[in-house]
Amino acid sequence: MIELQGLTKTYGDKRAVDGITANIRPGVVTGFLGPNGAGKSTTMRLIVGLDRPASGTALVNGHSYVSSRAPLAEVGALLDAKAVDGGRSARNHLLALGATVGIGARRVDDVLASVGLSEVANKAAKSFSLGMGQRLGIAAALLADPAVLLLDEPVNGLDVDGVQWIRDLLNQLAGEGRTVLLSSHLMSEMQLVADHLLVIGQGRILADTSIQDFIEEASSGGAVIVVSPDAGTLAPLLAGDGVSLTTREPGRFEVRGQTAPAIGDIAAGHGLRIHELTPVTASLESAYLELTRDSVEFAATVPHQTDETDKAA
Ligand SMILES: Nc1ncnc2c1ncn2[C@@H]1O[C@H](COP(=O)(O)OP(=O)(O)OP(=O)(O)O)[C@@H](O)[C@H]1O
Repeated sequence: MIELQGLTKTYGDKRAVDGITANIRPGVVTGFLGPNGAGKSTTMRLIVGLDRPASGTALVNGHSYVSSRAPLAEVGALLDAKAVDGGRSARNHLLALGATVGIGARRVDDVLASVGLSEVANKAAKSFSLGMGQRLGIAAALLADPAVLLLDEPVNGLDVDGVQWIRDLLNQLAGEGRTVLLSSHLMSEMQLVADHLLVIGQGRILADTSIQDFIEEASSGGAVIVVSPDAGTLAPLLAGDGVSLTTREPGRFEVRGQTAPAIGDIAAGHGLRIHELTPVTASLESAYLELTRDSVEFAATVPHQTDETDKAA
C-alpha cells in the first residue's frame, strides 16, 4: 500500500505536485496518467525518497521509504532505465545491486531469464536497445521480490512480444497481492492492463477511480446507434427536448439524449422493429483526453498547410 497525504513538491514557483492525497492499493494494477509535466515522475520520486516534499507525506507500507531497512525488497522501482553503468554487463549490474541486500547469482540468473535477457546477460548494458534496457530495468525492480512496484513508462520501447509479456507480468504481480503503480502514455496498453486509475493534471488529482467507472462515466450521455427497418417511423417518436438525431445512412441513425432502454421501450410500444441498439462506449483515450483537456501544458498545434496563394504572397 502506498499512502499519499497532501503531497506537495515545488521547484521555484512551480508546484510540480500540488497536494496529492490518494491510496494506491495492493492487489490491483493502478495506472498513473497525466499529460507531459503533470507531475507523475516527481510523485514517484517522492514516494521513494529521491526528492523531498515541500509538505505532505508519502508512506510505503505504513512508513517513510527512506527509513526502510530492506529498501530493494520493499519497493522495486523502474524510474529511469538508462540509470545503469553502461560498461557493466546486465548480469554484473544485477549482481552489484543484489550484493547490497545479500542476493546472489542464482536469483540474478532467474530474474534475467524471466525478463528474457539470459542470452545477452554478459553483454555491456550500453550495447542494449531501448527495449532491452527496459527489460534490464524491470529485472532490477523485480530482483528482491518486492511487495510494491513503481514503474515509470515500462512499456516504452518494448516490442509487441514485450508488451504482451509485461501485461501478463503486471497482472500476475498484482494477483499475488502486490501494489503495482505504473505510468504510461499508451492508452491502449493502460486500458488492457490497469484496474484502477489515478489521473493527475498540473500536479493535482483529476480522477481516482476504477478504469471501468472512468470509461462508463465518460460514456454516459453518449450516443446510441439505432438500426431499424422502421427508422422513418421510429425517429420522430424519439424526438424531444434535449434529444438529437443524426441519420448515418438509410435505416441507421444516432441518438443523443435518450438511453438505449428508453429507445427500445418506445419502439416496442409502437410495435416497431429494431435490428441494432448500441450505446457508443468511450475509449480510455477519449475519456482521458476529455478529462485532461484543460490541464495540458505543452499543447502542440499542427501547422496549417501553405497553399499556392500563401506561397505567392
Ligand atoms: N528537477 C527539476 N527541476 C525543476 N523543475 C522540475 C524538475 N523535475 C520536474 N520539474 C518540473 O515539474 C513538473 C512535473 O514534472 P514531471 O517530470 O514530474 O512530470 P511527468 O508527469 O512525469 O511528465 P512526463 O509525462 O513528460 O514524463 C514539470 O513542469 C517539470 O518541468
